[in-house]
Amino acid sequence: MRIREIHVTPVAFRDPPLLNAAGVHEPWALRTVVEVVTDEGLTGLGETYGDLDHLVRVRAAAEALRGHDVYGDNAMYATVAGLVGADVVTDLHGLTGTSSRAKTVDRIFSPFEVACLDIRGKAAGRPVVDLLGGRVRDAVPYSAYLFYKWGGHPGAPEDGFGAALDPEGVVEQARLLIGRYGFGSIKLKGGVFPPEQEVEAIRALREAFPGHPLRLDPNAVWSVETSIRVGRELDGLLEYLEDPTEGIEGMARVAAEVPMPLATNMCVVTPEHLPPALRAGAIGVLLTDHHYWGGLVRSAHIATLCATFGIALSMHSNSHLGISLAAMTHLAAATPAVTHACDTHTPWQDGQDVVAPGALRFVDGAVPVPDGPGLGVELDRDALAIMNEQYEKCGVRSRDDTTYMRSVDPSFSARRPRW
Ligand SMILES: O=C([O-])C(=O)C[C@H](O)[C@@H](O)C(=O)[O-]
Ligand SMILES: [Mg+2]
Repeated sequence: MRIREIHVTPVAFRDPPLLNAAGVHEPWALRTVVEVVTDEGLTGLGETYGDLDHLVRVRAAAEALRGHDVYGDNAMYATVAGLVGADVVTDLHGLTGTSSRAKTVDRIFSPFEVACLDIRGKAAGRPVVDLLGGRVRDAVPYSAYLFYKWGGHPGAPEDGFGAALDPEGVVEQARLLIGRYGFGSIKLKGGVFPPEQEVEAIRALREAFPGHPLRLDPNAVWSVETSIRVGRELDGLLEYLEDPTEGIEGMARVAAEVPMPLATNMCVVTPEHLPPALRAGAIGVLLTDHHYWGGLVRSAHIATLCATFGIALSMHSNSHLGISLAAMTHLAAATPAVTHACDTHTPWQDGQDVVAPGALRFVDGAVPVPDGPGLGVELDRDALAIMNEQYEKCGVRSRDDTTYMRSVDPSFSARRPRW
């Protein structure tokens, strides 16, 4: 079965003003939808970033992959790798760690690999989880992903989530998300306020939700010294502390001095980072993300390696739509080493999606693995057309939380470390 054509469609959807170490989310989040069509008339779906630099490369890869065998991952990977020179794609927000050629290749390859797995599943009449080794769980637990946030975008009315700028607001937001989705663990995106304030928010969450595992992720905005001090203050409160400081060496210095495991989606972002991180003892938990770890099969291989070396796994997420949620769910359902609830931004998309409703739902904070063949989700073509029109009109071409924040607060600096 060969690839006859590939459609690449950028989309934009509304995003609330979520605060992070880089600034604040713009009113529109971007993604790219990839549809691979075979000579036998089967279609597979993939989803990836929407930033213009990346989109241009995904379009070039789509051209180059025409005619490939949909079972030929290695040949497709080599073709994509052949398109990437030394000029790597760098995120303007810097929240997913360093850029490299390997990471750029993996990011471009990922949506095509997912789409081909969707096709292979449809051809075999089996869900993708079965192509990844079969399910070890029927539903994948996700965490309530809390953000400090403004009540609405500047000049716009308050959104349905309201403001969360202090411990009370954070607890209220947790109640809202847990009430709607039933999440059984909680992650707070930190790096926004001085660490003492974020520690207070964690204490308030612990009091309000005594049985929920908690995590805090300041996206490497603390120095090593601050991370050690704050990590010790948080003793007994966190299941893990995510990326308190920058780099493998810094993380290793912190890991040696704090009581809880450190997690990362910033200092270990490609396979070449694993050996030095393991040698240094820098991390106890890796947040994989198939969007930048080269798709589902490569992510599963990394998971096996991590398990061998005693590294636990969770999953990282950026603003995304249902194709990504389906892919994440199949992968986590087939991966025994994913022992922590995964991150998802789904609640913040508030029902906006490019997939038809029904296949994906949350039950007690977990997404049951879709039953249908392949990813088990169908593209909603009307929604895709509307979101593509939004992309054309919205004016955002690359996610840039820092410039947006500076348009509101010109004194804002995204420097690391800040505290
Ligand atoms: O765990 C993380 O570092 C992230 O999820 C990075 C994201 O970009 C998040 O900070 C966001 O959406 O603002
Ligand atoms: Mg993180």
